[in-house]
Amino acid sequence: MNDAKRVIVALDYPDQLSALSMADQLDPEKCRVKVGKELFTRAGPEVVEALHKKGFDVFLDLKFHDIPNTTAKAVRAAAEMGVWMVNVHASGGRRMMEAARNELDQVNGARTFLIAVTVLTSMERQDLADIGMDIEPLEHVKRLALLTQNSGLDGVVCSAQEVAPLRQIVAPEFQLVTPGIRPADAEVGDQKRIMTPGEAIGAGSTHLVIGRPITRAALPVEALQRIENEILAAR
Ligand SMILES: O=c1ccn([C@@H]2O[C@H](COP(=O)(O)O)[C@@H](O)[C@H]2O)c(=O)[nH]1
Repeated sequence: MNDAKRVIVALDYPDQLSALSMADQLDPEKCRVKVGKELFTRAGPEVVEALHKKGFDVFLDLKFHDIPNTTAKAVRAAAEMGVWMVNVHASGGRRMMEAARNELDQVNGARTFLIAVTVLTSMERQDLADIGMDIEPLEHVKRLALLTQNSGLDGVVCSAQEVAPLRQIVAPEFQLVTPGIRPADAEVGDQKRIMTPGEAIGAGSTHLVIGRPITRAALPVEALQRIENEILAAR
C-alpha cells in the first residue's frame, strides 16, 4: 500500500472549472480524487478525462443501484473510461454484483477496482428503522460486506467505525474505503458514523474519502497536509 495515496479527495463541485482548479492544488503522487454524482451529472466523462490528463487516479462514485444488466453495463462504461475505482450499492443484491463483476472482467486491459456501498455513513440506526430495517448499522454492514466479498468484488464503502470488526471477517486484501472522515476540529455536517483520519488509519481503513474538510477549508492544501501528518503519526 502506497501510504502517500491513502486519501481520496471528494471533488464535490457544481462545475468542471471549480473541480479542476481544486485538483490543480493537489499532487497526484500524494492523493487520489473522487468524482461523484453532482460533478458527473454536470460535467460528464469530460471531467474524468481532464483529471486523468493531470495524472490523477479517479474513483467514479456513482453508486450504481439498478437491475443486473443495467448496472453491469454502467460499470463497463466506467471501466472503459479507465477509472481507478467504481462502485455499486451492495443492497442491489448478489445477482446485480455478480453481473457487474463479470462485465468488468470482460473489459480488455482494465484493472478498475469494483467496490460496493454498505450502509451510507450519513445513516444511523433510526434511519435504518425508517426504511423498515430493525438492525444496528454495524450488523447490516457486516452482512453486506460478506455478500459483496462472496459476489467477487474488491471491497466495500463503510464507516471507519466498522473497519476493525470487518477486518475480523473479510480477507486481508479486501478494501475498506471509508468516507465520514472528520478531523477533530472539523464540522460534522450530514455525516453520522464518523472517525478522525488518525483513528481511521489506526483501525485499518484502506482509503479515506475526504471532501468538505479539505475542499471547504480556507486553505485546502494546508488542511490536506495536516490530515497527511495525522495519518503518518497514526501508522
Ligand atoms: O457512505 C458514504 C458513501 C459515499 N460518501 C461520499 O463521500 C464523500 C464525503 O464527503 P465529505 O464532504 O467529507 O462528507 C461525499 O462525496 C459522499 O458522497 C459518503 O459520504 N458516505
